[in-house]
Amino acid sequence: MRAEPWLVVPAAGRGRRMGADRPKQYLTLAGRPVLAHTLARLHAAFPAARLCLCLDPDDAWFDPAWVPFADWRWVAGGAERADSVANALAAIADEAREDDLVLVHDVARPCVALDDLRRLKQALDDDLVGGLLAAPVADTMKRDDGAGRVAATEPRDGLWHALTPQGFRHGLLARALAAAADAGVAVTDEASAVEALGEAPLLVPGRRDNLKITHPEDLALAGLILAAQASAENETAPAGAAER
Ligand SMILES: Nc1ccn([C@@H]2O[C@H](COP(=O)(O)OP(=O)(O)OP(=O)(O)O)[C@@H](O)[C@H]2O)c(=O)n1
Ligand SMILES: C[C@](O)(CO)[C@H](O)COP(=O)(O)O
Repeated sequence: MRAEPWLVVPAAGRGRRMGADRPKQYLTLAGRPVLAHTLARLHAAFPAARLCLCLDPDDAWFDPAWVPFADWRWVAGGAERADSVANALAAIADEAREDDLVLVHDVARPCVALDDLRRLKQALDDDLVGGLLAAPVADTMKRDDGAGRVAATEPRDGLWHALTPQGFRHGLLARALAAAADAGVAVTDEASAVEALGEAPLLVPGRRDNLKITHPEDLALAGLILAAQASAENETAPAGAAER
């Protein structure tokens, strides 16, 4: 087993599509803020990891008591997700080595399974490019004509949903995000920045229930997923076993 990865958690979004009275990472899910769930999952998988959390300094809802990591720092988020991640990479640049693995995970994905986190890390330990959790597309894909009607049915073979975490070496990811920013290209995930350098990130199949809470209905769905995961865990765990 290699060293624990660095964790970067972009949590500076505004949650515009959620339309709540506060950013979605501060909404309550199964009795705790979304942010607390997400950090607890990451900590269960990587208890000794070093964390850099991207926050909006004006978010008065944030409580450091929700951070279970012993070694963590926060950094101000940027205008877009990629800017927040770039700020985090810059903030840890003095401590991180060029080839240290950095796992970037959306705060809005609190249902990520421990097994997926561990398998991703294992898959990336010896992969110099890096990669991401992803799930094959299961629905028939339609392209619209711009006026609400179907223009074409697109082949779904080989199409995957990009999930998080996405993991890359610190040096490569910092260069990739800087190159995208310099070129004025908006990237919505780390992998697309690395792809633009001509690299081919590894697709690591992940669970479909690694939902990104985005729209209002997603909060209840995430609650159901967490409950189902807890009950599956109870069914398989020996009596008296604690979460590992
Ligand atoms: N400037 C930004 C924008 C987004 N994020 C984070 O990136 C992740 C994915 O973004 P998304 O789901 O789009 O979240 P929001 O930007 O909050 O949502 P919306 O686009 O609806 O405003 C979230 O964890 C979000 O907090 C961030 O750290 N900094
Ligand atoms: C990174 C991501 O979660 C991969 O699916 C996604 O791109 C972030 O969502 P956004 O709406 O583009 O911010």
